[in-house]
Amino acid sequence: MDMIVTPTGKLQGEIQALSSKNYTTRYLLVAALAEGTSTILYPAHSEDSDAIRRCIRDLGAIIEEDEEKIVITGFGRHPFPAKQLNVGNAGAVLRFLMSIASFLPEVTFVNTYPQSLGKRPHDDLIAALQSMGVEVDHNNGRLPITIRGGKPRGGKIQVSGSVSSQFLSSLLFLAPLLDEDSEIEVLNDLKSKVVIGQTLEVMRQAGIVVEASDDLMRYKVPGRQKYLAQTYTVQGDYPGSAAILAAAAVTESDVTVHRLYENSKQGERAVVDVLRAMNVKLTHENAIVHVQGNGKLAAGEFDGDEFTDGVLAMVAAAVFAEGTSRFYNVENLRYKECDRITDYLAELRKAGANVEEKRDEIIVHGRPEGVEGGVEIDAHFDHRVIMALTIVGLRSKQPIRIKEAHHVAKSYPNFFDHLSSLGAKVEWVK
Ligand SMILES: O=C(O)C1=C[C@@H](OP(=O)(O)O)[C@@H](O)[C@H](O)C1
Ligand SMILES: C=C(OP(=O)(O)O)C(=O)O
Repeated sequence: MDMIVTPTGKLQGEIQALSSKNYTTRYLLVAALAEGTSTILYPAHSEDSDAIRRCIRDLGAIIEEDEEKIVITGFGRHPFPAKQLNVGNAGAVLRFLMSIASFLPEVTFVNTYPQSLGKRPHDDLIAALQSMGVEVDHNNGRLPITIRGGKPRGGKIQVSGSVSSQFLSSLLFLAPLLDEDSEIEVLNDLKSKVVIGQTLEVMRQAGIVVEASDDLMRYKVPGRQKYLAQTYTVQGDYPGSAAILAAAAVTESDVTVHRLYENSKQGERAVVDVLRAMNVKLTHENAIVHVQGNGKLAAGEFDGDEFTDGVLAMVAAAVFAEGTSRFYNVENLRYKECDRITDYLAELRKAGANVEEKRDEIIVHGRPEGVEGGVEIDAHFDHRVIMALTIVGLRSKQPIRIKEAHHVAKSYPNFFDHLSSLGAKVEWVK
């Protein structure tokens, strides 16, 4: 399905933020790793959250759900020996489950998105698992991946953090279930470091003891621990909401988004400060962000690694700012659903934006007068590209058509319904 985005001058109204993707993934995982019955309130509903539900069910978790909650009886450290797992296009789900799969004799993660997740590298996690005595067959570090495990060893574990924090998170979730105590050391840099805060928070909520150095590069995790069955409440999602807030920032608007907690550990909480730094009029109190946009934005310079999943939406806002903006420290955007630098900027240029790239930077020469539009956009299977180009389309001179925009459902199936309820002119076409 394609989406036609027609220029829209005004947005107005209130929405409830979607539920957090990253917390939903983590709570479902720790609930599956517990032996009792856990309840997760307000889980996200999206293709990625369906992917982890499907896989943990295949691994033996018993799941019941209604509108508001999921009740899960976990399998502890004894997953059912599934032969195949299909994680869809969900990178975090794949990486987290690769470690858990090391308890199984043989399981294959299949490649159902050869043009997206199928291109993403997992070498650093594969190397760490191999050092723990797990056999891994792979296609040059990519899917399909077969894990032959049984009894993964703890002890000293090293993992590179220069491509993705998900490799470290994955090993952290596994380590407490091992027979030995573990010491995990992160080699090279650690990108998306803030996300590790969410991993540690969730592990501790599940009763796990884990010691982390202040710089998050070294960990001590005692083995033979048990994840406790608990009740968890999923908070609102900043990365998805970032696109709504950016849409409000580039239009005349009066938009309120609820359920965005000020003290959240989501790095993308920083998008509120980014927009403020771009002179967008907004308030953030009592978990409510209220934007009163006038379409005027100022350029700025930002460390994008602090809000990795919010960068594309902030770049889209910067397309209409007065002056030149710079988003630096963003190289690992190249290893996401598409190359979120080269592929994304190609689509922005089609729409009329003036953008440049470096290996680890996005530079935007703002066009406050608006961009031309009137083009077809390739979504590159990337929900965040779809949301970002929608923001641009709202302020183009001519409508834009986003091909295969249904991939927005990876994280935010209601994105266009939410925008439409705020007055955006968006229409699905076959
Ligand atoms: O741990 C997680 O749940 C995630 C970590 C981040 O990935 P990287 O660590 O690869 O940047 C983020 O982009 C992704 O959407 C979710
Ligand atoms: C990169 C993302 O997800 P994942 O790595 O889980 O596929 C994302 O949600 O933007």
